[in-house]
Amino acid sequence: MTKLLASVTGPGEAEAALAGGADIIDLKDPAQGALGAVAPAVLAATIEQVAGRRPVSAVAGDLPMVPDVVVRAVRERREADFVKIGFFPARREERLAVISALGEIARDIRLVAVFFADGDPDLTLLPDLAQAGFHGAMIDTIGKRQGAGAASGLLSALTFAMVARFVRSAREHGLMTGLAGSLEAPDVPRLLVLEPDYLGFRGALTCGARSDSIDENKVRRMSDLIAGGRTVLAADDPGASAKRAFEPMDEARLDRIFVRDLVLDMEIGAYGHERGRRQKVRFSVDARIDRITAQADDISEVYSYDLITDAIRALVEAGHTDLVETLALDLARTLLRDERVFEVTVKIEKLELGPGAVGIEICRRRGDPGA
Ligand SMILES: O=C[C@H](O)COP(=O)(O)O
Repeated sequence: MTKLLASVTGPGEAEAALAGGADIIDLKDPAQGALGAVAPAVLAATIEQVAGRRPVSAVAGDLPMVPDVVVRAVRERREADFVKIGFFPARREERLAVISALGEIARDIRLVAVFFADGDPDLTLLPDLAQAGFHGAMIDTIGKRQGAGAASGLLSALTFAMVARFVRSAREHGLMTGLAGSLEAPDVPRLLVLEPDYLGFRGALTCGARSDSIDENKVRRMSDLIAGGRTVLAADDPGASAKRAFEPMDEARLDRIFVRDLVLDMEIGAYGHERGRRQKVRFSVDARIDRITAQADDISEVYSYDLITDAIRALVEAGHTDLVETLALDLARTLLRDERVFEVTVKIEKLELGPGAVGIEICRRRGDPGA
């Protein structure tokens, strides 16, 4: 169950975040940067205000990767349930020195490493974090969205496949996983597919700029969106594909959402000459989904084509595939894991093997054997 982390500036905003349904109260001063810290006194007052109703986390600050400086800042915030430490751009050895210095206190203080999508996120450090006793790892962004029209945020700075790799790898190392970075409502269903432990927000919870106050209603809407968006059928549930099985009579209440002619470079093919190089492959997907009603302005109710392109990109970046057939089946299965999808048609064409395209088209319905 993915939780909502709300970054607040102190006791007043913490109360608004709690009233709106936030699961984790995170202390941060947005005026001081991406991981600007609040003073220890503000942390203490907020812990008192929250009074155990929810866990409280605190950021250590926008600090240089200097072990003594980071350790001191973390110790000063030891009363928090979690302390978040930013791994800002630095040489690998400098980051490793910070991890190693924090290992001493990781037994007493639950530490969360924060990587930055736009700040050289070195995911090869995840095993070192786990080894040192860190509790969790998350990805955020240093740059924040500057108003309407500016494309930014986690999924602009990193591909969906890289974010997926981060979540998978952090989880494999036993770390709690979090995602943040100017997240907006449409990002939520896309990221929930990855089942992170929490999604973190600040900007989207205010009525305007990131420096404005947290708005209880905005928190509630985001909390509802996260709660309502848990529609992924468990991969390890043997009955999952049979759930809400497709009935012919359902036709009338289905709509079609599609991605057409998405061309990507990928490693594919069983021949030797197809290995170790990328070739152009065209993807077209039609998905039959729950009928969209006139009232459906709630993002959690609507299946987005972003979910299809994310799934395609994640498979493409997962590495070499021998057969287009396997790729098509994997994609169909992934898409049918969402309970709003009843049927998918997947067409995959290799574009560089001859004068024309060669490939496969498959159609699978929920409940089909092997789907
Ligand atoms: O830890 C989460 C961050 O405070 C997210 O802030 P943001 O949504 O403004 O990027």
